[in-house]
Amino acid sequence: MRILKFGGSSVGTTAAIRQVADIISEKKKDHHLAVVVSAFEGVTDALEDAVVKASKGDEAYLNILTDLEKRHNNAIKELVSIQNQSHTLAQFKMMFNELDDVLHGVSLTRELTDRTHDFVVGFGERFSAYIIRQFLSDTGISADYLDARKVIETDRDFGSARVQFDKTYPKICDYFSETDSDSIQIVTGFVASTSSGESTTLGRGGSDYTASLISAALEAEAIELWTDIEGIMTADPGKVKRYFVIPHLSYEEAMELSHFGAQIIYPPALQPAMKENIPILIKNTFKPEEEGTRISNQSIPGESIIKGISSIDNITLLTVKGSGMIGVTGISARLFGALADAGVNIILITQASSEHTISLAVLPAQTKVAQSAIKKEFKYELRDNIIDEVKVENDLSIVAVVSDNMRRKPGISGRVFQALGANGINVVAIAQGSSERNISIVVDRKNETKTLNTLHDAFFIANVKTVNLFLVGVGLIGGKLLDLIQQQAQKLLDDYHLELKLAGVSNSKKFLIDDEGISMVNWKERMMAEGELADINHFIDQMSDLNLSNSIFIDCTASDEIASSYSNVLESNISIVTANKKANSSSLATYEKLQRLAFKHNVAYLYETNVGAGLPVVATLKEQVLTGDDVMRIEGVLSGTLSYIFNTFDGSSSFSEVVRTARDKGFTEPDPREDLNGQDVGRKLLILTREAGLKLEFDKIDIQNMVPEKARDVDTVEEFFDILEEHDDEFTKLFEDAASNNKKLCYIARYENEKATVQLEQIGSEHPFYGLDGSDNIVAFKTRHYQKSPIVVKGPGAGADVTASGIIADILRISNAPSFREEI
Ligand SMILES: NC(=O)C1=CN([C@@H]2O[C@H](COP(=O)(O)OP(=O)(O)OC[C@H]3O[C@@H](n4cnc5c(N)ncnc54)[C@H](OP(=O)(O)O)[C@@H]3O)[C@@H](O)[C@H]2O)C=CC1
Ligand SMILES: N[C@@H](CC=O)C(=O)O
Repeated sequence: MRILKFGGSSVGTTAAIRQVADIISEKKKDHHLAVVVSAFEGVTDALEDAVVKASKGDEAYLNILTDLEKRHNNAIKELVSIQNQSHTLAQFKMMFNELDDVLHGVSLTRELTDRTHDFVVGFGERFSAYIIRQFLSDTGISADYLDARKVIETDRDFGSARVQFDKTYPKICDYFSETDSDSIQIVTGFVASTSSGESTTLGRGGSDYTASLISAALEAEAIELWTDIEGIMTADPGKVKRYFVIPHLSYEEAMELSHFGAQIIYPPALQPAMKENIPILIKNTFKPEEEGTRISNQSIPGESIIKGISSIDNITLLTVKGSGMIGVTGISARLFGALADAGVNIILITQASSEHTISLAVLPAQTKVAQSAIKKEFKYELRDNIIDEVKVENDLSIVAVVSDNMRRKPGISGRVFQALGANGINVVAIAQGSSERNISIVVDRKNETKTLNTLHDAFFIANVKTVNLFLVGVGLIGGKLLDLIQQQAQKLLDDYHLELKLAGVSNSKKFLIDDEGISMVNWKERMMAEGELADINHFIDQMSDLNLSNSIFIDCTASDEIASSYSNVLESNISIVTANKKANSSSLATYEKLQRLAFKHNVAYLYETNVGAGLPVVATLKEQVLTGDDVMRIEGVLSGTLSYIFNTFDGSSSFSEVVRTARDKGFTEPDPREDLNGQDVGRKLLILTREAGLKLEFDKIDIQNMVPEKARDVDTVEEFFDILEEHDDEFTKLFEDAASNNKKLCYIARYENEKATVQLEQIGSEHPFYGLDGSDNIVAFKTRHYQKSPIVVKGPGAGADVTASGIIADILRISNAPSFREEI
């Protein structure tokens, strides 16, 4: 025997009921069946509304009745054949009149007892089971109507009646043994009765409970709960986009998940089935071919470490603390006793082993009751100041990570908290039962969705981790970055399960933010059409309001304004990747503040491309310093532009032409004067000294400016080039002087003995920088560990391709891509 239960959404329309009939007809080929049905979708709520209105003398209850009658009559007319219609309508009318009479009585007496309430709200199941039975019979499926009040007996505690198992099970067995086993019993869910025949209801999950009781009594092979979703999901689909159906759960896991918000099943209602180890299947009426979720006590090899992540959206945390709690026995008993007496439902408890504090989570509606119960219980301790006033923290959520497979498995909580920390999510409280089946974390309510997504990404690695990119500056470097990301997208997805999503984009005119993602191909058209006027503060506000997990702010501008907004980004717990050198080369105080903020908010602040474009210059230096080494000298060619110019300029073309070519090749700053005046190189040297732990300010660097005086203050780059042309001869002479000495020109940055210089030099063939080619950068770090032979990093140090790939490398570092593949 298999017990099928169809919930309200599965019988919400006549089309759905036809689908139910198809499922029953298919199932009955292989199994004996009993079918439990809920009321048509929305009917129980309507009945509740009607009876409450009637009890207040509000005549609107009559309209509700009219609608209900019409809806059921229409269903009969649509489902039942013409020859059986009038009989069915008449029978239904008799049932409906009973409801009408009761509500009339309630409206006259203006009195609503729990008993009457139970009687009224149970009509929905009686109507639906009756109509569905008539329909099935009509379609040739032999079916009987079973009013569960005949077989399920409860006590007289109307409103929250308890099942009398010793009476119920024999009644169910007797009934079924006397019925024709070829005929399917269509059973009213939710309703029961007392020993004297008064109607009661089975409370939340009532129809599940009906199915569970019948299955336990008849020792059924399985229960199938048919609903409108595909099964129990790894997380709430409304909050986590990458959810998927969990194929199998143990009873305990199902209980944990549904306690923390997954509302597919109501486990207490399923206790009878669980006790008998009867497997429960959750299936979708509208996609019957889908596997669904199976709940059983079977252990399935190869299951994922975490089964599901669930949450309770809005809770209040009450904290009782004080010296009077330490080592005093009975405090917890008094606390929880007082709360139980006041009818407070406690969702989560946590106590530090110091015994100094107990925190407990309750629903906001119970906060006041809980507070006054605690105050009353501990009034003397409060008076004597050995217990503090109860601390109340509102607007919190609980997120629970659930699985049997976490038991005795090290590293799970580490992974949970590492993921939360990396996304700047503050943990307010934690609880883990000794069953190790559930880690519950209390977070700010505004972080609930972010927490769910972060943990989902961290654990369900079969799925994809999405990194949300917010890009400011889409010129040469930003544009190339988008191209490269698109080129690499498939590989990142295949090899690392990583999706880089553009969630925000801005240039100097407009910006657009969209958490659904912005196409990297037509971002510009969309941004110009739908975007807002560029405003970095609005951009950051909207980005942080979205509060997406794995967010990275990328700066591909050369703007001081954007650089000065980094502290706001880091304070919003969002990581930064920047190609822009302005922040790190501003005041030392700013540089240090940004490092501190990144540390404090546990986010990354990466800027490898600030020096040497895609070359690992910053990382090499950082690592050296981290190992305890001291930097004694930094020497290098740090400008791709100047390297290219002096490697190429040989008098055959004019100097200004070579500078133009460097610009066209994408080596220069947006304004090439920043290269020629040595400022760009000065910034890079400054950044390196700071990375080396030296406390230098920009104005302490001696920089040789090669921009002709007249060209320094002109407004446009073209005007600059015009003036530069006038000075071509001076540069030719510099070249010829060097050549006559068998030397070449080289613009070198140097830090040694607290002296920083950036200047044009003549170098001979014996110099290690002599052989540089194209836009090559070279940097040599002489350190305490590397004195004789300094550490050297060399390679192309400018250009869109190398810079964009350096930025991607930083993004991947933050996304933790390689380790993301590792299973615990
Ligand atoms: N070229 C190279 O080899 C390397 C460059 N870099 C750095 O990369 C950065 C970008 O250089 P590059 O791509 O050549 O510069 P571009 O001039 O080509 O692009 C700059 C982008 O920034 C935008 N922008 C400027 N100001 C703002 C603002 N206030 N708000 C929003 N957007 C703004 C511009 O908008 P709009 O399009 O509207 O003008 C443009 O999209 C620079 O900091 C540079 O130093 C670092 C390493 C190597
Ligand atoms: N303009 C810069 C670009 C990289 O920072 C250079 O030429 O090196």
